[in-house]
Amino acid sequence: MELNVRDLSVSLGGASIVNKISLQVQEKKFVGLLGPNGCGKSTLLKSIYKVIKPDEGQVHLSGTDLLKSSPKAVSQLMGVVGQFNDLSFDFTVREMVMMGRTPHKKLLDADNAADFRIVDEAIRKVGLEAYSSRSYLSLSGGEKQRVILARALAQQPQFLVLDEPTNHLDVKYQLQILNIVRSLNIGVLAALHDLSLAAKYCDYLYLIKKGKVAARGEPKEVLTRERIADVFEVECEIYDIPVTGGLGIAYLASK
Ligand SMILES: Nc1ncnc2c1ncn2[C@@H]1O[C@H](COP(=O)(O)OP(=O)(O)OP(=O)(O)O)[C@@H](O)[C@H]1O
Repeated sequence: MELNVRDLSVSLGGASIVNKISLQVQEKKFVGLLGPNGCGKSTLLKSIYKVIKPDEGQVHLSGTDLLKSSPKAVSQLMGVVGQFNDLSFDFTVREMVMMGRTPHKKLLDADNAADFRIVDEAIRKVGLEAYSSRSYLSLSGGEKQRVILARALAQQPQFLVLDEPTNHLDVKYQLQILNIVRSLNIGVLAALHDLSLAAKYCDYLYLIKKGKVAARGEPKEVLTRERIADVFEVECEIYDIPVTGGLGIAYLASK
């Protein structure tokens, strides 16, 4: 599925937060959204997954006009891992992941063998088999994050939106989560803070500054020392990592 966002604008509390942003995620591509705290990444993502109503603009997922579709119809296509995932009520890990099946059910449909198989597979993928019966609220931040990803996997989405999915995770699980997401072979739009990880995993990047697209392109085109200095106000050097062939970023100081 292909995501097309056109001229999306959002204002909150009287201030313009997202200003005529257009972006595209082509079929099966992993696209990263980068930018400093408060530049509007989450607001943009929330208006794509219908938590915030934009002032204007269009959002299409292949043939579906998301802004005109019901939340249920959108959740049959799109999985979301948001930035904050706290709950007031407690559920077990398995119950949380089972919620990912809800978009595919009718009211009062019972969970069936296929649901249990899909849920178990999602829990296995994120390495939480031993935690299935644990209370969600008792988990660490990183474990919670993996449960939320498992819930999105159980949804069997055709497109994934992630808001800082590696938040709270140690380096092993940062890599694990991004490897899982890549291996799904579906379109992904993810807000990320770690520029080196974004360079390693993303096919294409959008760099956001004050609610506008400051740059877009492949990681090597976007992540230059000039752009990082301009957008993040940090001096750095960019280098090729000899062992991996990836892009290294050495931060020097803030401006
Ligand atoms: N309801 C609101 N009313 C007024 N301003 C808001 C509201 N919600 C968010 N904002 C402001 O909008 C701006 C963008 O917030 P957003 O959460 O989209 O940023 P972000 O790029 O995701 O940042 P971070 O990297 O810190 O998560 C921030 O300055 C924030 O304070």
